[in-house]
Amino acid sequence: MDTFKVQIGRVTRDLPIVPVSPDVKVALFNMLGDTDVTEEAGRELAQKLPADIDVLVTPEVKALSLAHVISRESGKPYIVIRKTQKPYMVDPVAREVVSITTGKPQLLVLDGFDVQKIKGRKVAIVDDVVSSGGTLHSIRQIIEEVGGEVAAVVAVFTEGQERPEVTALGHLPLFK
Ligand SMILES: O=P(O)(O)OC[C@H]1O[C@H](OP(=O)(O)OP(=O)(O)O)[C@H](O)[C@@H]1O
Repeated sequence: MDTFKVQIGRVTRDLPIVPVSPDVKVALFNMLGDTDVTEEAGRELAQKLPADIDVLVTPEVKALSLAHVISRESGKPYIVIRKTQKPYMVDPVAREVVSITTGKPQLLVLDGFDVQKIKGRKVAIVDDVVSSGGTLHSIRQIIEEVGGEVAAVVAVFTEGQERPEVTALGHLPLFK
């Protein structure tokens, strides 16, 4: 299998190049279960976080452990946007999204319990990869709908097009 080498802090990984649609392949970055990459990326991104951020917001699931490390390193709390609506949620705020790696609609859901932690606050969105930007766009809409201000976006990698609004540790090309 073809691979693409990346460096994250002091560690390197050979990412497998896999198809996500008939025309597009990606260098698959999945940090779930990779403690060293998660720790390195989390520490580096925490250092790049603007000081005036109040709260981190991250979508489940692949960026969840990253948000935990950034939270621990920065002292900022984090909120998880879920991908299914749960019966215990109160007045959830939801958007549909199609990400490059999933390729079919997914739900992004903010539990109403978390609205007050975002309203009037400066928010940093945390994700592992920003590719098509669909996930980022929908999370931004949810945050703004509940009165938060997106003051930063941090990700381990941008992918495909350049995204100056995203603070990232590296960039991944798309493959044919
Ligand atoms: O910029 P986009 O094209 O929206 O793609 C980026 C998003 O896609 C991936 O999540 P994925 O859909 O694979 O979900 P998962 O983390 O729950 O596996 C990734 O973790 C980002 O959240």
